[in-house]
Amino acid sequence: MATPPPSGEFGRISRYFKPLAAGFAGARGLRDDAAVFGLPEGQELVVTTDAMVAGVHFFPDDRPEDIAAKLLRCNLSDLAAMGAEPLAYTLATALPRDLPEAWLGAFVRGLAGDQERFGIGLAGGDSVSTSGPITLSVTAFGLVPAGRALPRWGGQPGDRVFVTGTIGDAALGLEIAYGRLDMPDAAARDHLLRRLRRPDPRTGLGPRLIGLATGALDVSDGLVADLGHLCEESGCAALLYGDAVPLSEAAVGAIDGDAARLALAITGGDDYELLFCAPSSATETLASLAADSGVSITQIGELVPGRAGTVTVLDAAGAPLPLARRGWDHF
Ligand SMILES: Nc1ncnc2c1ncn2[C@@H]1O[C@H](COP(=O)(O)OP(=O)(O)O)[C@@H](O)[C@H]1O
Ligand SMILES: Cc1ncc(C[n+]2csc(CCOP(=O)(O)OP(=O)(O)O)c2C)c(N)n1
Ligand SMILES: [Mg+2]
Ligand SMILES: [Mg+2]
Ligand SMILES: [Mg+2]
Repeated sequence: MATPPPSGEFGRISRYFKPLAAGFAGARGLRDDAAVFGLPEGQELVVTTDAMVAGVHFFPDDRPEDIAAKLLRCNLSDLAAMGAEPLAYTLATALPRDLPEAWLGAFVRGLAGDQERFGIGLAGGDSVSTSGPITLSVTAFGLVPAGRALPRWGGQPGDRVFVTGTIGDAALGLEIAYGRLDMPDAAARDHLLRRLRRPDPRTGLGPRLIGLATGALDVSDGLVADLGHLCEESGCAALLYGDAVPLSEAAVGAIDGDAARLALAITGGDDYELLFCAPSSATETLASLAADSGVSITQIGELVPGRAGTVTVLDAAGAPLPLARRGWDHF
């Protein structure tokens, strides 16, 4: 019997998506109506969804490989924020009919690279056409020891506030992409743009925060806004030391002492770093965890009693720093 050449919706699924699902048995080869998989004893399933829309989360002419990486990594960052190990993901694509086939090939290559890198497999998905912009959604599944998922609401006054990696690179990268920030230093410019397009989800660190962090989330909307979310759920307030926020060398160069750019760095979002609180007794263990993992962990503030969700940003002199906004809000 002759095999028909791959074309149309099902040809695309066979050609592009089946290879991505080959390593995950629960995907049933993308031949069934749904995926089926069991969980190891003593583990719970962590489920998160994040969607991305051209023009909102990325530029329509960004490289499809980068769009794929960002899509997966945003979701992996949420798994890390829960303390979960990546397991599998589903993918929904809404693509314009006239999108070149090569776009899909490159997008799938981006997914394949990150599947390998982060140890995650495709479990299934859906393919539809749209008359609007490219719209993509991933649901990621992760595993966490039963009852140990990191909540946003465990913080208490007296806890210290920590963040991984560096903050503000992506927001400054977005300024460059929009042509609002000129960076003559090519290496610094590339670093900021890379952090915007291919964030570094802290999948190695997240699970190791179980037993240390009392509350955790990842920074997507902006450091100040997301600290506000942590505080809201924990029923307390926070002080954020502006001059303690870890900045990359490239970000320091881009900010160049400008208060508005520093404000952008701590409110611009797209960081995909972990923000968490822990009692002071955890400080030494966190330092060795950082040394071990090669990802920095910096104390940037503390939780204090006060109206739930209030974040006061202090400058180097300890004076409150006024901010026009705390972070990204879709509406
Ligand atoms: N359309 C929706 N339907 C159901 N739950 C949603 C929806 N949008 C957001 N949520 C839930 O609201 C919470 C906050 O969402 P969000 O700010 O997007 O979290 P994150 O920044 O970690 O992705 C999450 O628990 C998320 O699952
Ligand atoms: C073209 C473009 N414009 C603006 C942004 C900035 N931006 C868009 S959405 C967003 C917040 C994070 O996205 P969201 O959908 O809120 O993710 P979640 O908080 O659910 O993880 C940011 C900072 C961008 N990344 N690309
Ligand atoms: Mg979300
Ligand atoms: Mg999150
Ligand atoms: Mg958001």
